[in-house]
Amino acid sequence: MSDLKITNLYKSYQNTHVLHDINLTINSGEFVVFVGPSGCGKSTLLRCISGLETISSGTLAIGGEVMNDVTASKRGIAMVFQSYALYPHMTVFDNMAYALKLQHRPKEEIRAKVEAAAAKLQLTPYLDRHPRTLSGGQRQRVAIGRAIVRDPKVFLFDEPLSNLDAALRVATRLEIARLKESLPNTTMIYVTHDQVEAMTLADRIVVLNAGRVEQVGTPMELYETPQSLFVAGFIGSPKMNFLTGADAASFDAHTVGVRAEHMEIGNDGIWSGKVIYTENLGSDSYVYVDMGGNEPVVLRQAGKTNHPPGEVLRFSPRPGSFHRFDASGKPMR
Ligand SMILES: Nc1ncnc2c1ncn2[C@@H]1O[C@H](COP(=O)(O)OP(=O)(O)OP(=O)(O)O)[C@@H](O)[C@H]1O
Repeated sequence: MSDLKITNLYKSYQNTHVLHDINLTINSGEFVVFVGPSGCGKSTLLRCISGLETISSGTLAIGGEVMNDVTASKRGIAMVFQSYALYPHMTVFDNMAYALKLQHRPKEEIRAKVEAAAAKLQLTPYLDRHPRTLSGGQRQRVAIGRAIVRDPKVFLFDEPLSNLDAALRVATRLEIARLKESLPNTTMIYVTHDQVEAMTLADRIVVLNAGRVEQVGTPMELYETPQSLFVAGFIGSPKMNFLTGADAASFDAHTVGVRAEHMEIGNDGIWSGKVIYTENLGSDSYVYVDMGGNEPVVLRQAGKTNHPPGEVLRFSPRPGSFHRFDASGKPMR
């Protein structure tokens, strides 16, 4: 079994308290994504799980076995970093075979495992090449392949795609989605800043905020029923619009949250504002409107739109498609 149970986990460096009372159960075979603002403790939590960092207090168990004092190499975990850390003087084959060679495994077994991993990751044509002759995306797949051959129970990814350009990110993201399907019993934990990666890859997302778990749920649960103003504002791109004061009073709320795609422009709209500018993306467009608050309100429109700067627009949330929050940031339902 490769389920993970984290109980009352704390992590401090001298006087810096980084993780506070983390409680989390990750099921065998689940793909869990950690997200949160920079510095919230995502990488630290991943490193505590991997054994690269010690835990200050609490327990970490994998498959029912407490791992607090088990060294990183004995935890059955493989980690893939954003820097691929391949050996430049070794071929792709040798890079992938390295860990198994160190374990003195039989040659035929090593060859079979490397070839199977290479086939899974579309790397078969590159086995005799050196890393410098590969693209960033191919190198990252070699790094993933190197981890696969070890048959880890748990796979940890720390922003594996962040060094890749946009097109390669999409292609490699699809490779990771396929990898997940082909390794149904391997538990995967993935740290990212990328909303699309989190929403598309995760079975469940863990939102961290200042070293605490803010909410855990499926991507759609977080998107549709955020349990705090923080999660509402963090999950989704563009960010949810928040209206306060007189604009929220008619909703009997401290803050009303409306996503850009739920704003409907119309002459009978309850709110109004002046267009600042419009971004036409081809498939859809974003109209930025000044309602007098600190941040513009964003309205998403299907297809192309032509609202010139200065035009006054009236708009409302689509019925039922808004979120009400009280003064403490908790949802009102
Ligand atoms: N070795 C260390 N000594 C002291 N403080 C540390 C150490 N490692 C991390 N921290 C602090 O712990 C906090 C969390 O860092 P961590 O790298 O886990 O955040 P993160 O959420 O992964 O951030 P990012 O998204 O920017 O990568 C930060 O405030 C960081 O400065």
